[in-house]
Order: sequence, then C-alpha cells, then structure tokens
Amino acid sequence: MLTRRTPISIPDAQAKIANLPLKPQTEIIPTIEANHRVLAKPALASYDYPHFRRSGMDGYAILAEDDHDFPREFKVVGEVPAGATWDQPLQPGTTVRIMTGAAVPTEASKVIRIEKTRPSKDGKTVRMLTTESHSNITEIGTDFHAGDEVLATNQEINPGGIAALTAFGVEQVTVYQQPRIAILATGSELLQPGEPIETGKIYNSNGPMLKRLVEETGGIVDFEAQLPDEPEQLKDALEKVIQTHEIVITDGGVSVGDYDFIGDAARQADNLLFNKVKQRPGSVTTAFVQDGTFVMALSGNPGACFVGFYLYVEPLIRRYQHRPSRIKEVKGILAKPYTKTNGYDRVLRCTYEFKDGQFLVYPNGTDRSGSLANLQTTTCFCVIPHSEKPIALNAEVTTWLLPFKS
Ligand SMILES: Nc1nc2c(c(=O)[nH]1)N[C@H]1C(S)=C(S)[C@@H](COP(=O)(O)OP(=O)(O)OC[C@H]3O[C@@H](n4cnc5c(N)ncnc54)[C@H](O)[C@@H]3O)O[C@H]1N2
Ligand code: MOO
Repeated sequence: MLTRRTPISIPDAQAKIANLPLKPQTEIIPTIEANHRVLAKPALASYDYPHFRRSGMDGYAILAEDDHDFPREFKVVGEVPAGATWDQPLQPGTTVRIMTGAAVPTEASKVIRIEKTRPSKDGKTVRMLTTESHSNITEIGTDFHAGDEVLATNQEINPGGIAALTAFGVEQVTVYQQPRIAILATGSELLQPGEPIETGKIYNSNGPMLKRLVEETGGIVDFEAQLPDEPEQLKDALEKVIQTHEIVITDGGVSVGDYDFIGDAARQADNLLFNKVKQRPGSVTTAFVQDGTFVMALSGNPGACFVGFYLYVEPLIRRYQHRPSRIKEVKGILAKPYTKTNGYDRVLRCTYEFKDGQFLVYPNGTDRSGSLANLQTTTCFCVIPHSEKPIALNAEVTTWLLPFKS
C-alpha cells in the first residue's frame, strides 16, 4: 500500500531498538555447554581451592625441623603419587617421595625437588644436597576460599571459566537464554537450491545468510520459511511466529510495491518503531513490536539486508544474551575516493587496514543495494554522510568493524 512514511536517522532508529525493554529469560544448562553464555547467577566456591596442600614438584617432602645443614640423609618411608594420601605422621629424619599434584603430608613444610637429591639404589634412603628457597607446596585456598565468587553474574563464560567451574564439580549453570528467532524470506520469485533456475526467479540467498548471521551472533534460528507474496499466507505465518519467538526477521516485501505486505503489518502493529530510515541501502528498513515480539523487516535487496542486520539486529540479539555488540565503532580514514552524493547517509561496504595508528577504509566495489558480490569480502562499513558535495578523500568517517571478518 502506498502511504507516506516518515524517515528517521540511523542513530535514532538504533536508539529505538536499544531502548526497547527486554525480558531476558534464564535457563539452567550443563557447564560444558556454557561456552560464551552469560551467567545470570554468580558461581560461588563451595570449598577452598585447592582443598588439600598440593605438591608443585616431584620430590621429597620434609619437616621444617629437618630443613637445615644440607647435605643430609633421610630415610624414605613411603611414596605419594598424585591422587593418593599419606596418613601416617612424618617423623624427624624421614621423608616421603611425592609427585606433582599429590597431597603433601600434614606436617611437611617443603618439597625438595628430585634434581636436588641422590636416592640410594634400593630407594630406602635419599641424600638431599641442598634446601629450596620456596616450599613447592600450594597451600589450601590459594586460588579461592569457600564462598568466593568464582565467576560473577553477567560474566561471559569462556573455556577458562569452564575450567574454574569444573574445578568445583559444577555440572550446571544458570545463564541467560539465547533468543529464538524466526526468519521469513518473502517473494514469489524465490527458489530453493536444487530447483531449476528460470528467468525472473532467483534463489533465496538472504535466508541462509541471515541464518548464519543470527547464529554467529548467538541467536537460535528455530524456524525458517520462504513464502510467496500471498497476503493471507504471510499474515498467518507472521502471526504464528510472533507467538513463539522473541525476534522475527523478515526480508523483502517491505517497500511500496503492490505485493509488499510487510509494510501493512507494520502499520497495524502494537508499536511501530520506524518504517523508513534516512539510509542507503535499506531506506525501507522497518521495525515494529507485536504482542511483545520484535519484528525486523529488512529489505529484500541483499546489500541492504546485510547492512540492516548489522545495524539493527546484531545489537539486539546480543542484548538478549547480556552480551555487548561485537561491532566495533572506530574513526576511519576514507583512503580511496568515493565521489557519489546522496540525499541519505550511505552505509558503504568497505575493507580496512590498520596502519600507523589509523584505520584506513577502502570502499569495496559496488554500493548497490541489490548487489551481493562484495558481501563475502566486506570487513567493515563506513558512513558517508548525506551531502550535495562528494566527500573528500582522507575524510574521517564513522566506521563499523564487522565481527568474524578479518
Ligand atoms: N516505487 C518504489 N519502488 C521501490 C522503492 C521506492 O521507494 N519506491 N524502494 C526501493 C528500495 S530503496 C528498496 S531497498 C527496495 C526494497 O524492496 P523490498 O524490501 O520490499 O524487497 P523486494 O521488493 O521484495 O525485493 C527487492 C529485491 O531483493 C530481491 N530479494 C528479495 N528477497 C530475496 C532473498 N531472500 N534473497 C535474495 N534476493 C532477494 C528481490 O528479488 C528484489 O530484486 O524496493 C525498491 N523499490
Ligand atoms: O533503500 Mo534501498 O537504498 O535500495 O536498499
């Protein structure tokens, strides 16, 4: 339907999404599955760590009262491999042979490394050549005391954190849920790979791109559909996925054409955030909230769809998980001429290099909304502000470095 739309700026559109109140849900998952998930509850140490006095070296454990007048002979009364304990009292002049990681006998104050000893052939005695400047014993609670925070709330767990949790035998953690996302690609021209290509038809390339973009952002794509431009079918599909997902991403059908039905759904929504942005590509980008679900209607044009995902969807998917956006904003220097002018700000697909303390930004071929030729190689976007005059070479430009791109 052809109706007037009021365009807003890119920052205003981003702010409308950033200000949406979210109700992130939590779930309990196995610790081993929690890499890059964010803790919704702190993980506390259930005991001191280490919980026994641990030998840091392979050697011989001795009493403090024997720690003088080296070299000297000791009687070897036993052996403590890792995992074992020595429960008898250690007497003066005696020692136990002990391995790295083993529990040190309670009374022992030091472990003399084997390099500094000369055991007898039968192993029953050992001559210790010299003492040690360190005890070579890790005392109880060196890493954590019982009750200490092992990992804090809102911390993103990484493999090191998984090690720390597992050190306490923690099998499950409470984390924020990943949002469930539905992707609806719209257009009667769309084919699936495997179907024969025909004039006027194209393969649905945005669908797989969006799926992988969502996944690398930490969202879960649990519904995907490719729908023809049939209003009833589209309306039904949209209504269904809105009830079952936190975020719905549509692409295509959002312009003013006879078959662009998403625009109508947006106008009738509970909360229309915007339906036109002063940007190219993707001026038709539309966002609304219906029944508590955020619907992001991206342009069908692949270049605009790609840009729109990073500008508006990536930060939201990350916020659901209590994770910051992985898009890094920097000041770039436009290092290759771009001579076009535009009534709207242009988000230009670029590559960059970091040289002499500056991000040098190079427009990466075409800036066409409908082109997908440079999506693979684009590593950043820069913003060319709207102007009647072309932007100067070497001008400073707001630059967004894209995640997983180098
Ligand atoms: N009279 C006007 N026409 C158009 C305007 C306008 O203001 N007045 N805006 C233009 C601009 S700008 C854009 S951007 C597009 C936006 O179109 P839609 O988002 O509604 O998308 P479609 O028309 O459905 O498709 C556009 C283009 O993208 C192709 N497409 C669609 N889906 C996919 C897919 N899943 N994978 C790959 N390619 C896809 C589709 O075939 C079209 O070529 O509207 C302009 N028109
Ligand atoms: O709004 Mo569109 O600029 O062609 O993507």
